[in-house]
Amino acid sequence: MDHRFQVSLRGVIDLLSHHLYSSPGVYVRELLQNATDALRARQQLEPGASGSVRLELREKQDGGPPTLLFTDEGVGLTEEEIHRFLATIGESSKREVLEARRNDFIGQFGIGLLSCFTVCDELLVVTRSAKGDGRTLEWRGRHDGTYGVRVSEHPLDAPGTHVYLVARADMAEWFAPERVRQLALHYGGLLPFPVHFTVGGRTEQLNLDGPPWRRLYETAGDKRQALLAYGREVFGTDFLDVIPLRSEAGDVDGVAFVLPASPHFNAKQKHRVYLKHMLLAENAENLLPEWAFFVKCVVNANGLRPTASRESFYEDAVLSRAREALGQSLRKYLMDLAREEPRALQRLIALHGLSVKGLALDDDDFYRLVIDWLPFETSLGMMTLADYRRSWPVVRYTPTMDGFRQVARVAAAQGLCVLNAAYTHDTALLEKLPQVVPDAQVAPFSSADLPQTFEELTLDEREAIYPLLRLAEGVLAPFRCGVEVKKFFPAEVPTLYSSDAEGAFRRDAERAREESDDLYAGVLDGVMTGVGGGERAQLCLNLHNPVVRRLAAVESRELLKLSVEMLYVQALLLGQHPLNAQEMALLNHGLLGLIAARLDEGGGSGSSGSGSRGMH
Ligand SMILES: Nc1ncnc2c1ncn2[C@@H]1O[C@H](COP(=O)(O)OP(=O)(O)OP(=O)(O)O)[C@@H](O)[C@H]1O
Repeated sequence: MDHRFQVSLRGVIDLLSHHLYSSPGVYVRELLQNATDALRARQQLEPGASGSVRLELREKQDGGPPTLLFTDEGVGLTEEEIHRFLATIGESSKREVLEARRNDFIGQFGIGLLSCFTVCDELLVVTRSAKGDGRTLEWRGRHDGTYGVRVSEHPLDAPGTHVYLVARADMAEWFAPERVRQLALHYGGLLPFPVHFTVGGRTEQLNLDGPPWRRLYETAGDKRQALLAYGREVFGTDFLDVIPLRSEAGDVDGVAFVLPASPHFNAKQKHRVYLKHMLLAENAENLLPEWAFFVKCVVNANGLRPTASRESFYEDAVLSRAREALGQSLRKYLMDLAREEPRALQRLIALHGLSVKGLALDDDDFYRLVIDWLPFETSLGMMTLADYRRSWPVVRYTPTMDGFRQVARVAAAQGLCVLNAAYTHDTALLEKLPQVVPDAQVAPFSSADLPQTFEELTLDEREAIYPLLRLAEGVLAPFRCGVEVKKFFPAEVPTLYSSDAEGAFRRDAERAREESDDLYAGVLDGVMTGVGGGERAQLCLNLHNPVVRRLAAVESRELLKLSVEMLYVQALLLGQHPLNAQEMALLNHGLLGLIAARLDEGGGSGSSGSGSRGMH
């Protein structure tokens, strides 16, 4: 014999309240939504019918639990519908029309009413159907899963539904007047039917003229001011500007507010979203393209699907098309700025450069419009790409921060402008330049390219420096580093260390090998055999530098050797190259040698000076 599953209502309510809904306050949302759907269904039956939703809070004088009454002049329920829809969990009158008229009703799951049992033990629904026999029926549902239906002794004058909730003792806080008012305003502030709230004999209409972005204003300036004020009210921030949003897919409209400060890179902005004018979420994240982190928005969607908790949109193809279209709205705003108000665009780029760069990478037309306005760090200071290209035909850039640090000072002293493309998107943006702007030329630049711009020595100078050069070559040969002598600026820089990409890779691999265990070291050995063993690095001595000039005249081989070693280590440090163990030993040994030499010179050996603190 087959048996039927039994469902524990208590268990289902527990599931909803603890795992599906974020707060007991959603009961207000679910009741507002049912009333709105009922009003819409009535309008379908009787086009032109108008109606409203009323919330009335009845507080007891004796301090007993308050009662909240929700009233609508909607379609109501017949007896058959009561059994089928009110009393069957998961049944919804809206499901069968869902596909055909997706945009009309907010509810669809047939579970919303259960949320009321998280704040009260019994629910009384008094209803008169617009389709029925004129009888008024009472349905009393209890949280233990039982219910009763009877004809009411207090018939309603017209079709509609009244829902009574008596607060459970431990949930009275969810019935406090200000709480209920705030919840109704929060969820239903944009509903298209008037929502009234009555408490202590005073009635107030909570929602006024529909979404602020659809209202009529005298001038465009008035509209902008009103919307910025709305943005401040919703998010508590003074925004810079406001952008209209529209998507056919999902039937979405609303406004995006430009943030007044640059958000943390990759910070996901939280947006306020309404579904069919009922608040769905205040922290929706998946609504705009990733690059759009410079705005926060408020939108209403009529054609997107909610998740069952009704607290976010369901990720599907329509949502992804809507996201694309909303991105287009933002893109249009930026394109218009680029064309009509370049100064405003510059200000926006200064604040939200990453967003603008991210979009430029995605979109060639936008790239063409904004690329000239984008500021970059260069060896000669900040400048826009347009300024750079006006003075230098080839855009030379370093893809890494270390690379930039290695060349910036010396390049600047030669009058060479090198662009630092180490920041997010910059290298990709520059590499895209020749594809989008046909006559543009870009080339990566590294310290290895610098010596080409240096001045050669005269014959006399070459002769004078020859012994130093020979000695230096010998000293640095074990470090696989060649030596040359040239003249360059700034004169305070005595040396420049450069290596091509392969040389830099070899240095990194060697250092990693020193620090790794046997197994990994073996792997690195394998990697390194594939790398050419030639002299990939070069130390260039600067003959403009006074110390280098003086060295040319030094005869002591020992002092020369020490000086070359120290210049080499200093060049590595200045170029931000990490030292390997051998070089570290060189540094230690050299420093101690220099200190000892100074002590010897200054009589610091302690042999004679009475006040000497030297060690004996
Ligand atoms: N105020 C009302 N007027 C008329 N019918 C109502 C009213 N409230 C509820 N109903 C009926 O009860 C059914 C169940 O309501 P419930 O709130 O549980 O689910 P739903 O609104 O259909 O879907 P969801 O779970 O997505 O909210 C509705 O489909 C509707 O037929």
